[in-house]
Amino acid sequence: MASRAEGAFSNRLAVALAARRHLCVGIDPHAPLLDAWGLPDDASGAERMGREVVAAAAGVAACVKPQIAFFERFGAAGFAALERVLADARAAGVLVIADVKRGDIGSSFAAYAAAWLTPGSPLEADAMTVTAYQGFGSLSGAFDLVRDHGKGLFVLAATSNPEARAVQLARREDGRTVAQAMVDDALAFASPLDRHVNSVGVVLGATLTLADFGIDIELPPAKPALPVLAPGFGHQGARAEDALGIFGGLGWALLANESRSILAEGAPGLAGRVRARSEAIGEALSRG
Ligand SMILES: O=C(O)c1cc(=O)[nH]c(=O)n1[C@@H]1O[C@H](COP(=O)(O)O)[C@@H](O)[C@H]1O
Repeated sequence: MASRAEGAFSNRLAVALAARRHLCVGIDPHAPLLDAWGLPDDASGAERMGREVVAAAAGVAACVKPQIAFFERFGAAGFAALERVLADARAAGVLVIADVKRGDIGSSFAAYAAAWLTPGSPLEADAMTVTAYQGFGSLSGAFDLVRDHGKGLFVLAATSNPEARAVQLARREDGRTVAQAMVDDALAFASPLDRHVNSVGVVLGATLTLADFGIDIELPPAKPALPVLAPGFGHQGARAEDALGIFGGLGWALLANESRSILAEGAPGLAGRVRARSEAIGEALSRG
């Protein structure tokens, strides 16, 4: 049986990264995508797409990232569908980052963390996306789940959407940008389970460079390395071959997310597309 440390998200992620698996396949069952797959725009369609993505990602991509919004729109049936997608992922050993972008005052945030990260919870994932707009300390309700149960967090720092800049580039009283402070807080988090990769990482969109966000990270990156979830590849315009230029030394622990660009062509050929995108980003980052 895997030890607690071996089973931790951070260490399972490190194994995938060492095997040059950097692709995070998004599970975003948009209505037009379900249509392209010949699936109904309902919970059963979202479930079918999710389970097929999990099967295609197993052993090929680093992780999958279900976007809760596309399941939540179907209410209780959508949540039940997502539970079955998550169960498939657990059974197949596929790492899951639940893209839920939760944030609230500490006690309420703790309940969100319990929902998504407690072992045995129906919605259990390996990691979740979070917002620290209420302060990094408001996330502390998840820290025991991270340190004791090997779960992971990805804190929004510099997101891929252009509207974000006014907030994320704002300077705090200490002169740092908000984005930089999120990166610093994530880097400062330590879990005794972490060996090569930190349990707490950040979301940095691939549509801009670190310099655009005033982010300065001392390289080589601190050990354990900061995991970076980087949406913006594919549909939003970033290209695998540009990954090193965008993320520099952070590339070792980079998770390049692609959703629509992989899903848009329908179910036929999905496994081949996942493999091709995974190889492309793996090769691009290995040049660093
Ligand atoms: O946290 C995220 O995943 C996220 C952050 C961000 O800055 N930009 C961003 O696009 N995302 C998510 O990443 C996915 C991108 O999907 P595609 O543009 O189709 O590849 C969506 O699920 C977004 O909600």
